[in-house]
Amino acid sequence: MSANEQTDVVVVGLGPGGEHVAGTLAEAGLDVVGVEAELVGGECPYWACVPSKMMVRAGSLLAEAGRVPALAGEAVVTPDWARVAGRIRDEATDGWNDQVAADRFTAKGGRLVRGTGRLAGPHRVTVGDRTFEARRGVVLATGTRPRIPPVPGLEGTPYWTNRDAMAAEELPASMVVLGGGAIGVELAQVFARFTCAVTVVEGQDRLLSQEEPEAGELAAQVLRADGATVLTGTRARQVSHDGREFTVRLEGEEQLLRADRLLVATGRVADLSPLAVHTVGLDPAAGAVPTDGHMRAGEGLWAVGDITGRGAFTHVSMYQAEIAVRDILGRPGPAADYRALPRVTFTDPEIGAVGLTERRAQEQGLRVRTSVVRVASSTRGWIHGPGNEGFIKLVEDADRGVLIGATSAGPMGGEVLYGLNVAVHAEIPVDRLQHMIYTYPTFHRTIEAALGALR
Ligand SMILES: Cc1cc2nc3c(=O)[nH]c(=O)nc-3n(C[C@H](O)[C@H](O)[C@H](O)COP(=O)(O)OP(=O)(O)OC[C@H]3O[C@@H](n4cnc5c(N)ncnc54)[C@H](O)[C@@H]3O)c2cc1C
Ligand SMILES: NC(=O)c1ccc[n+]([C@@H]2O[C@H](COP(=O)([O-])OP(=O)(O)OC[C@H]3O[C@@H](n4cnc5c(N)ncnc54)[C@H](O)[C@@H]3O)[C@@H](O)[C@H]2O)c1
Repeated sequence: MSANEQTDVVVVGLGPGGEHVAGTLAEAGLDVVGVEAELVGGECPYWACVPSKMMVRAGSLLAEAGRVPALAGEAVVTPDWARVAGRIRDEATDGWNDQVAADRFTAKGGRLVRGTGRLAGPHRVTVGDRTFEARRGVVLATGTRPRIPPVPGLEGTPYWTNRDAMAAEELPASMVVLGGGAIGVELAQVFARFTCAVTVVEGQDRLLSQEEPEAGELAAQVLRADGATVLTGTRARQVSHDGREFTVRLEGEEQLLRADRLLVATGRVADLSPLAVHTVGLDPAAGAVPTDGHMRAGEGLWAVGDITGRGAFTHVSMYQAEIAVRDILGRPGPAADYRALPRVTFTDPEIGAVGLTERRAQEQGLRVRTSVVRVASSTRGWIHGPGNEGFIKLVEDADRGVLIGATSAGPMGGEVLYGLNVAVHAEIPVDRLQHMIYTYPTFHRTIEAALGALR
């Protein structure tokens, strides 16, 4: 057996979180081994954020063209999925080839080791028959995989996950989407706009069930307007595939759904057991690796990204990566703070949110004041016309007089969210926000109206 190889830090998993930690530490002069089982860059650039947002951009263009007759004349558009698939293949993913990303890491001085990493006790990682001993420690950044619900018949069928959807060269004529969370609603809208007959099946009583009820209602409204069928409060009871099409039997419904494809978008799980986390005293059955505010998960052990269970978003993984880097380098800096965690579902209209929902705030025993103002009631919303669906919802901690949560849905809702993100993060008193100047006529002026409507 070969001798253990010495290094300063081993980073297991080079998605957005791991790549940022590994690259920054290598640039800082540490000897860093980055272990990656698939593609350097992880889920986000190849099978998630980037290709899905290219799809969204294309679907939104089609929808905008559809609004031309109401406002500007005539427009005839012919959806062509080949353009979208080609852009994803050639521009976004380089044919699912990570050479550029791998070179980016090694150019910073990092050592790339391809293979599956496993912990072998504190400070130690094995990859195949090699064992690395990390003087400073190990960073876990292995992300998540799709959660496949235990629906009878599902296993063994050629169902799609996000990976198949992102690589699709052709769209099916019909599709059932299991799960009406972020992935389900974004992709359902895109596929519907490219003329696929989509049915979304969501187990909770509304779409985007972790967000405000108004957000779920809006998502259902716009999906239906795009021709999709939205079924909430029901789950798949049985799935089968006859070699040609899927049949889905729903709980409590007689009606059978038939479709060419079935997309499973029912959440993600962190798989801790193959990482052998028990060798460092962590529970392999846990859903996430618990970390402190400096991303420490044990002595000489850090974790960043989806694996920490603090919000499965690229911006969270990179935020945490920066904190872990500081800690490993012994530099001072604030601990992780998730009070103002922003997220945007890139439907059209975009549905952005930050901080707590009204319900979450009440569950924490806070006394809240809230308001909801429709974007269409603002001057800019009215000028915009078709496509102006959306609202601003504010959640104020009534005792402290600061915003603790907000939703910004509407045209560019994710961009409008930024001001609310700052307000929640910096705890700017509502009284001060009510007395600043809001540009006329912008979408974000709806925030001023919502501040005035807090009750
Ligand atoms: C369809 C879709 C759309 C999304 N859209 C957005 C969006 O618009 N905005 C947003 O913020 N987030 C979005 N997300 C979420 C985002 O992709 C994730 O939050 C982000 O990729 C997490 O980064 P990570 O570094 O934690 O892990 P990942 O990106 O999952 O990377 C983990 C890496 O670790 C590797 N790995 C795993 N196990 C091992 C092992 N044992 N040894 C070596 N390597 C290993 C994997 O191969 C992978 O490369 C989306 C997700 C999906 C599925
Ligand atoms: N724009 C973005 O930032 C973006 C986009 C896509 C994904 N993501 C990230 O990826 C994560 C995973 O996305 P996701 O949409 O798979 O998960 P999700 O957790 O957001 O939503 C999953 C949905 O599936 C439902 N569900 C679960 N089991 C079901 C069943 N058996 N039948 C019917 N419905 C069922 C849940 O009630 C939930 O609403 C998200 O939580 C998010 O963090 C982010």
